[in-house]
Amino acid sequence: MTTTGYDVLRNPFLNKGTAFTQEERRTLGLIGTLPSQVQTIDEQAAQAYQQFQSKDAPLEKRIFLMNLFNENVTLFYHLMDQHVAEFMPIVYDPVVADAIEQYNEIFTNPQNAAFLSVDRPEDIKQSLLNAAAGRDIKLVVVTDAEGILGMGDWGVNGVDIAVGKLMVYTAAAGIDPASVLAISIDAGTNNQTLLDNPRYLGNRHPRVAGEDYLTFIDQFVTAEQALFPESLLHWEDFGRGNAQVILDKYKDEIATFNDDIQGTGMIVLAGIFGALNISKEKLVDQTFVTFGAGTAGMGIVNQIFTELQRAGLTADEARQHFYLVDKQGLLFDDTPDLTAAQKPFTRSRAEFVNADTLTNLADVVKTIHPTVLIGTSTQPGTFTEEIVKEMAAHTPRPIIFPLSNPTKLAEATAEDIIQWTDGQALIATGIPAADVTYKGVTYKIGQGNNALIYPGLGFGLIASTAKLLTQETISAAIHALGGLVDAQEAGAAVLPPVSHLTAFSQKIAEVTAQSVLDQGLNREPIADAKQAVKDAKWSAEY
Ligand SMILES: NC(=O)c1ccc[n+]([C@@H]2O[C@H](COP(=O)([O-])OP(=O)(O)OC[C@H]3O[C@@H](n4cnc5c(N)ncnc54)[C@H](O)[C@@H]3O)[C@@H](O)[C@H]2O)c1
Ligand SMILES: O=C(O)C[C@H](O)C(=O)O
Ligand SMILES: [Mn+2]
Repeated sequence: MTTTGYDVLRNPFLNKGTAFTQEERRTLGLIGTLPSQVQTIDEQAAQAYQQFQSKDAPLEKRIFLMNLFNENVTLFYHLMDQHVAEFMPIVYDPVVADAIEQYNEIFTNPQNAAFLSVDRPEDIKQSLLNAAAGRDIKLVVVTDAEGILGMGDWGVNGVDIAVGKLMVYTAAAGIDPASVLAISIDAGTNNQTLLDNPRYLGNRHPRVAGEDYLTFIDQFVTAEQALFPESLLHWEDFGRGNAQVILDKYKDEIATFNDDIQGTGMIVLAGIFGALNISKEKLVDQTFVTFGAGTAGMGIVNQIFTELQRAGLTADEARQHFYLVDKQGLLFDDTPDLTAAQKPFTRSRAEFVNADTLTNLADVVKTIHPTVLIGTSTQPGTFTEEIVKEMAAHTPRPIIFPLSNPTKLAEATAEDIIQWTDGQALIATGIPAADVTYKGVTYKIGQGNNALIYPGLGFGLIASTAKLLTQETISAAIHALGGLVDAQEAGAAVLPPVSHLTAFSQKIAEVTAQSVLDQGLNREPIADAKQAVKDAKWSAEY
């Protein structure tokens, strides 16, 4: 049955607003429901952009864009396509963090997400069906919001990160927005501020954990795969104790990936390749200190570890390149409370005369002399002038990536690092950073955010109907991105700019799809990877 009348105008996937032609208005029962003028999508976009620009506060800008998205998906993406670098920080990190913190106060619309309550496993299937509302779902982003960016537990509020990640998928790679579904798993929250907030919209009880939690996750995966058998399942911002466990359980069974572990590992390795292109050094000659050895930190370590072995090192040789620092200081084999992911990369106290003093980053940097320093610690300002200068004193082109998000949690700013290292550091930051002009050179700062790689990867997997995501495909996608920087230019960035996001996402998608075909992991017969990506691409036109 064709949708007609106000049901068309109220359906954001169908609505064209004033762009409905007279002919369409007649057939869809819209005569008399709209002003007479028929506008083009570009006229609508120009008007919307003018309104967007009239807002000052970033959160106001976001609310405006989300309202547009809720009314007319095609117009929203048409406009975003014209202003991708400007809109990314508004619909995604860092402003998404403000929206999450204020979710209950500014809530107006559930944004087509599915809300699954740990208290009602019997409703999982119906909830997914209702939220999908007959749409053919090819991509799911799910969060339980235990580790939202570096801000910790945000309960049901965290659904906005799933919505934001999906917006980036479409804006970057061209995934049909009608084929995606954001999911909140509301397992409760341990955030006392939320539990005490009378406006809190999620379950008002502590997080369900352990077996009960994993049983619910399993029920969810089973239902999701039964209803949407061709979908890619993307996990976002789960807690440190669950993220890897869940990934390990499903990664060899279904098309799935964890963005914080794998997406982050991929973008950081691509950024390191970009940096090494500029410094003309080799990966096997680097010494890595990772500050914050959690979900993202260990995803990064494991990705570099794999690449070092691809470059010819044995596993034991490769492990020698890493020094992990977490709350306890440098992680030794006898450090208490090690995670399963950390254990293989710990050091022995016997290696150091001063082992017992290696309890803070400054002393570790002084002792190890790393060439690469990566921050995924959630601890702002911890890459101090002293630490950065000490590092730069022992390596000509220090690679320094303060990656903690959002802005208020970054380990350092790009501007400070450029000054402290006299322009020698090769930097990537988690959130967008403005160019830094120092001693007459303009330094461009790469955004070391998984958003630069997961859309192309995910789209390539979907377009090629991939059954699984393998390490081989991950490596292929990393190399596709790492090869795109122009190392000649003075002040060049280690990663390509967000303004080129759609172009390089396309390239990553093609390489990903080709890798899937090469391994015979496609569900459907596909003759040509590039063509498959082209055919699957949605564009924001009526
Ligand atoms: N730029 C990106 O693409 C990207 C991707 C993923 C995560 N991140 C950021 O990385 C940060 C960590 O995310 P995560 O998912 O790994 O969280 P996580 O909780 O799994 O890991 C954080 C780790 O930091 C450690 N830590 C806390 N305080 C510390 C201290 N004082 N000193 C040293 N270590 C300390 C924790 O013990 C934990 O192991 C967040 O801010 C997140 O936004 C960035
Ligand atoms: O969401 C982001 O900006 C990147 C990353 O997934 C994170 O958790 O910080
Ligand atoms: Mn994340």
